[in-house]
Amino acid sequence: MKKTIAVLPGDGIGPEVTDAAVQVLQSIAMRYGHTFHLKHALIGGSAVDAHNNPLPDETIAACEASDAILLGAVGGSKWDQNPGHLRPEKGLLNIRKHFDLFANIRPLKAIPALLGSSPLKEEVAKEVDMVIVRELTSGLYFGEPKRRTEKAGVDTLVYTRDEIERIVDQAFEIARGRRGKVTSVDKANVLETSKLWREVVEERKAFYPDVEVEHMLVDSAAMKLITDPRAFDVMVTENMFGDILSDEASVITGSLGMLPSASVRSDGFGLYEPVHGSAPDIAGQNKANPSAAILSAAMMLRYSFGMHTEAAAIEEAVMSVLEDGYCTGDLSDAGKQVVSTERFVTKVVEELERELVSEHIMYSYV
Ligand SMILES: NC(=O)C1=CN([C@@H]2O[C@H](COP(=O)(O)OP(=O)(O)OC[C@H]3O[C@@H](n4cnc5c(N)ncnc54)[C@H](O)[C@@H]3O)[C@@H](O)[C@H]2O)C=CC1
Ligand SMILES: CC(C)CC(=O)C(=O)O
Ligand SMILES: [Mg+2]
Repeated sequence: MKKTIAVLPGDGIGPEVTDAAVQVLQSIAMRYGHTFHLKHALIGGSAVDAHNNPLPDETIAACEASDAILLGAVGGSKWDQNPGHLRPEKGLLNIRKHFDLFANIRPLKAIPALLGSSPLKEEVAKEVDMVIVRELTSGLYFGEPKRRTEKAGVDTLVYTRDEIERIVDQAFEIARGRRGKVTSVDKANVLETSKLWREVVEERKAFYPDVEVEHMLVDSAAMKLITDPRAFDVMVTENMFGDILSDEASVITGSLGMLPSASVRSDGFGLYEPVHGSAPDIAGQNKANPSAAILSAAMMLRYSFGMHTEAAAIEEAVMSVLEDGYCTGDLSDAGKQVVSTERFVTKVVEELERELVSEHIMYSYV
């Protein structure tokens, strides 16, 4: 297959982890006879520096001419004092909106080699297998008015019925292919948007009689995530709640550096990005965990290109390297050998080149 991929490294550790994912994609291309044409473009702070725009037209054009987008992360203190429209994060919000990538899918599955790094008891951590489905193009991050005076800051939370319906339907569809349970997370005891959200979930569940539905308030969902996340199969929630809960959930797998994500729209076009940010505290030090970015590339192969075997090969390779006792510094308490980002990705590529793909897929997301 021939595919064009827009690669947007961004800021901080973004370029390091994106480069790792690209190395893995190149190895997959060689091994399976694919051609991946990579178009690198700027986003975030690096784009502000070069073009005074966190999402330049050239970047949009490169993405529009591609079959999928692979993104690192944006942001850093260098741009913290910039006005809103020149903040790196604005580039990320704008690209999600521009391409109508309303569904952010964040799978979370126990990683056998990292059970010791989870804050949960091993017998709980080992059974975790859930997907967070986060609405991505509306809610508090986009609502207008949004403004700041010296004495006040204003953000606006708006959700329309249509916006809720399409993300809830996406969650129901995903649940159908899994254990058939949707937990809808809201704050319906306080927020009007959440009351509407809950109403829409109740309406849509009639179309999915095979799926069990429960409602949970976001504060107790946050508690449940770290006491017994085995209770969740598919969690669907609005933009900000999903943002916060998925970072919290990531530590169950051992580290924020392990969690991949897909930001997709209905026709399969998607942007694939690690859940973590630009990690300025470790940027440029060859310390970042590239797993989330590599596993995001695997999600891209599976969801946007239908390359299931190739995606599973990547996931297996990452798991094997961890099983062999190698990890990056964020996982050092697992009693493993801490290696650099570059060394870790070299190990993953070696694994891909060494192993024949097992017919029996031992580890696979969703
Ligand atoms: N998708 C994106 O581009 C996102 C961007 N951000 C931006 O990133 C910047 C930093 O934000 P933070 O709140 O510090 O969140 P962060 O996710 O960048 O980092 C939080 C902590 O996790 C660690 N960490 C994150 N990813 C890691 C990895 N792959 N390997 C090892 N350790 C990792 C960091 O070193 C840090 O201690 C801010 O400008 C923020 O706006 C934050 C979240 C998402
Ligand atoms: C710009 C932020 C909304 C990015 C973020 O934290 C995320 O998408 O997880
Ligand atoms: Mg986040």
